[in-house]
Amino acid sequence: MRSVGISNLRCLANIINEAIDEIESVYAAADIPFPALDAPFNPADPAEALLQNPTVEGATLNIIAAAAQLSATVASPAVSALNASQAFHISACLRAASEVNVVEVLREAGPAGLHANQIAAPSKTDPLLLARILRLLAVHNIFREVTPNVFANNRISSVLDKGKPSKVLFESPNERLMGTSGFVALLELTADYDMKGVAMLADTILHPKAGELGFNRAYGTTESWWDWLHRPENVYQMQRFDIAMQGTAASESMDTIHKGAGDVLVDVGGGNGHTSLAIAQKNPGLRVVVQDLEDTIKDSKIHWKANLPTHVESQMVDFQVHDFHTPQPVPNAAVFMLRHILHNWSDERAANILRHLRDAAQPTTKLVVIDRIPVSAGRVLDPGENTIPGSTRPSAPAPLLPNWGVAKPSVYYLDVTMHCMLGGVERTLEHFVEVFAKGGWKLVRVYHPEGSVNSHIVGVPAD
Ligand SMILES: C[S@@+](CC[C@H](N)C(=O)[O-])C[C@H]1O[C@@H](n2cnc3c(N)ncnc32)[C@H](O)[C@@H]1O
Repeated sequence: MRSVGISNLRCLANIINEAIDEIESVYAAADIPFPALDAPFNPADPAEALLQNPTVEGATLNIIAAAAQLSATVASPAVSALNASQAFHISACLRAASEVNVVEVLREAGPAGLHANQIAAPSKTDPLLLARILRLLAVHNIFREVTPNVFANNRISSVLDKGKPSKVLFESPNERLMGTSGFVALLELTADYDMKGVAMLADTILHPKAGELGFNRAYGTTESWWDWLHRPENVYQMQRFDIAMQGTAASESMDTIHKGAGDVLVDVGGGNGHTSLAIAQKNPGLRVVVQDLEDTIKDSKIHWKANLPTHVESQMVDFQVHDFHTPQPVPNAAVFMLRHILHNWSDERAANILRHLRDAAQPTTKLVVIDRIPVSAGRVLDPGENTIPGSTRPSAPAPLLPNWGVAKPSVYYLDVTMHCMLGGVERTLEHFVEVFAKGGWKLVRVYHPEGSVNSHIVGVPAD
């Protein structure tokens, strides 16, 4: 029970205590201990599965949001601001540790860890510098400094494990890429070109030049990021990007997507087609068209042959090189699906993409846009106000920020990344309604699939 006179600090502490009580009771009922920060992450541990329990998930969000707000309240504001200005060090050090394959070397050493000299030996990197990098990360609870200059993996660092013997990773850069999970690929590219592009934000907002984004300043080029990615010398970057995109779907439920036998689903800008592949796996009668740029369609064919050969052999999937800024060639689509596409583009370009789909649509065709929907960090006065079915979202208990603040930050990071790299934007629901209308679609429903950070935003042809 919270009384009116209770201080903000106590209120935040109470939220944390209540959440810990809830987590404790779930783990006590299952008679298993909560995972320890010092031990490597083990996906097979039943304690990990219990983190998906809705009570535990809700309590976890409250703890993260309340702990951050508590720290922000008590810390010196100048120190908080200065620390925020230096957060880029974490990104830079994380990418360095990942690319030097530190996690794999440490996995083989176990909990006793290894001295920096031994960690640095296989990569022939500077041991003193590596120790400083790992110490900065250990200060942020990523890796553990067991004794001075001796480091071990912990729960957070171990999720960067590429799962292969470190010897293999050092012998062949190609093996390294192919062994990289989508998650690690995403983490590395985020801390690579995304960070460099975003670093130019202040320069571009203060001194705007038509058509120039943070990415262009950082890389000294006038071409778009897509064109840069498709340069022959950037093939590693492009393949890493495709792998990363696949990783973003790992926990995604696709059950809301249309799946009638014989229907045609067009995966517009589908990448290697992993999303439509996951839908087709559950719905063998579904016809799929994967559309993307030429190089990516090559990867897509390889991906489908390896993961759903039956669909390829039965010619239930077509691979089309198609530029979505031009008229849509499929006239009989039941669904046009665009996953992580619209957020890459300005309103004008996004509406133009939708207009081409509208022109090719039948009256029954559905548009399914899979993207994240940011919500305000200010308190929402009337969340029930919204009339679009499925659009209402839960709100965090006061005095937490209503959108759970740093407990759910990814869409806000992505929003600024999209701006700096592509001139894109993560759209609020109202913004989506507007862009759909400009493209000739009426937004009729939103799904927030459980366990997914993405929303499925459904449109029908506007009259
Ligand atoms: C962020 S990725 C999303 C890929 C996939 N839908 C997914 O969810 O993993 C954007 C995709 O758009 C593709 N793309 C970029 N410009 C395009 C264009 N003009 N026409 C077709 N595809 C394009 C890229 O090659 C990339 O595969």
